[in-house]
Amino acid sequence: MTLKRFSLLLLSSLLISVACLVMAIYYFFYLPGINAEVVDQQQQEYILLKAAFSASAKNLTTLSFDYAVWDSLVEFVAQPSDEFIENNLLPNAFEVANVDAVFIHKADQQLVWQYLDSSITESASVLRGFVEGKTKTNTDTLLPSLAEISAQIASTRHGYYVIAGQLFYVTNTTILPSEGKGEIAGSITMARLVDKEMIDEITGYSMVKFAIDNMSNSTADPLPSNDFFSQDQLKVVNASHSWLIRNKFDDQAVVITVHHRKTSSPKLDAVSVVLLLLIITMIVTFSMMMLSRFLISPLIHFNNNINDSSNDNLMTKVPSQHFIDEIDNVSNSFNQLLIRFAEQQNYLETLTVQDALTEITNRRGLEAFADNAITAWHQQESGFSVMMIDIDHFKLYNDRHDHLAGDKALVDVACCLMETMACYNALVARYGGEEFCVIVQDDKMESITHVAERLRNAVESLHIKHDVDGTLWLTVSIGGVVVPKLFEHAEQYLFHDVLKQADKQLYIAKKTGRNKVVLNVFK
Ligand SMILES: Nc1nc2c(ncn2[C@@H]2O[C@H](COP(=O)(O)OP(=O)(O)OP(=O)(O)O)[C@@H](O)[C@H]2O)c(=O)[nH]1
Repeated sequence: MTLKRFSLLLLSSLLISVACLVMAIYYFFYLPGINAEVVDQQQQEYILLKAAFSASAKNLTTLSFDYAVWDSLVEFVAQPSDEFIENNLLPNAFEVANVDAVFIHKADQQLVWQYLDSSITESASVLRGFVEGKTKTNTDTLLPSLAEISAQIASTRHGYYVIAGQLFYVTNTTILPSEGKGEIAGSITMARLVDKEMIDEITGYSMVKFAIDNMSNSTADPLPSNDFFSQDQLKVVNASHSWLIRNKFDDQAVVITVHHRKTSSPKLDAVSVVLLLLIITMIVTFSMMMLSRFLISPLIHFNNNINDSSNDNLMTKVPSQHFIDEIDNVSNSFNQLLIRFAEQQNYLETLTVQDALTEITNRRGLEAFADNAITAWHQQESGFSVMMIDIDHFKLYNDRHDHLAGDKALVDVACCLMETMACYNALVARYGGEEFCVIVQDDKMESITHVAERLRNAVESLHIKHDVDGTLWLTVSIGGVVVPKLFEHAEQYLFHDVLKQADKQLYIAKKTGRNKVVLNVFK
């Protein structure tokens, strides 16, 4: 797999992983937390509403109790008088206290006095019948029973009732002297219609939006009971929560519905999802750019470099300054390796053009040098000279001494030739066996003759003992040609032709006595 493909794969897997991670965090951590918060807030609203209902009811209960323990009322129940009614049971006072109906009964459940607000005149008789237990549904009574009265059990009872299709909060308290000394005189019942005014009052207390729906006439399937006043725990988030309140005869009466402020847990919509994915993509792309810039690019660079060098033998160093230390180290190691590789390559190249025994240029190196000389000659830039140098009677030398001594003599002669030619623009090469070749960038017969004589002399002066043909020392014969710069149809001739003529001169030198120089002009 290529690095580019790998980085693409990495990018896509990163994108998918981060997206999955974000979704997992959203669904498993964020959403449940928010959900719990919303449930909690809805629970608060429910508790506030319940408290507001109680607070509103408490006013009526307290008022009813205040009247019930008022000694003057005890006397009034025993002996009703218009004067007491005119002075104390004022409709305005009940109106201000938001009381819609008041019934004062004697201990034997005889009605003594009643007050009915104009708003409930239609349901007034039903309400009274309900209180006294005379309605169709109400066989029981809200008044204290005769048994309770005779047992002198003081009581208060209150609750919500649907009466004539309207919801009332009704409270009943036994009337008895304030000191508690004396018999129960009767009971006072106060009723308040749960109307818009009261709903506004409860809403004002609780700041919670709610509705009360009358269910007494509903023909719909009965709803499961869930008591608004005693239930305490909300479990799930809903736009609204409803409670069915049944009356004391277990008929469904009203439904109280709280309309919650926060209606649902936040959900990811399409725009948010796109935005989220965009942000994730940007983050991941930025990370990938960093990764690519600081990690993948250097690796691609290395790879290209290695590919280039293997294609065309060109070795280039890679930049050694990187953001990541490890990449820096790899670069430095790579560059070091490159240097060692180049050194090795040079060494190997040298070996291919170097004679193993004498360590001077071999025939291959000679040919490369000769190519340059020939090219320059073909282009009439310069002439040159070639000398073939052959050790005299070397077979005999080997035979007299041994092969190793022959090797040493060869090395000494090579060194001597190199030293002698050191100050010339020339190449000394071992041509093969005991034969050497010298190419000099000079085409003047006089100077070449001088150079050749110097070479011959230098070898003889080595004084390598070799007593043959009347000489005491090892000698060389030199045959050579001078190739002038300007030569007609030079381009038709190759180095091989020059070499052949030099060889011919060497042959002459050998034949005519050895230890001598024979030169000629190339023709
Ligand atoms: N020791 C040694 N001898 C070599 C090497 N290369 C060639 N020779 C010997 O050089 C000798 C050359 O002998 P010939 O070609 O007969 O010529 P020569 O004896 O020098 O006689 P002339 O050239 O006519 O003077 C042979 O005996 C080769 O074995 C080498 O690398 N080391």
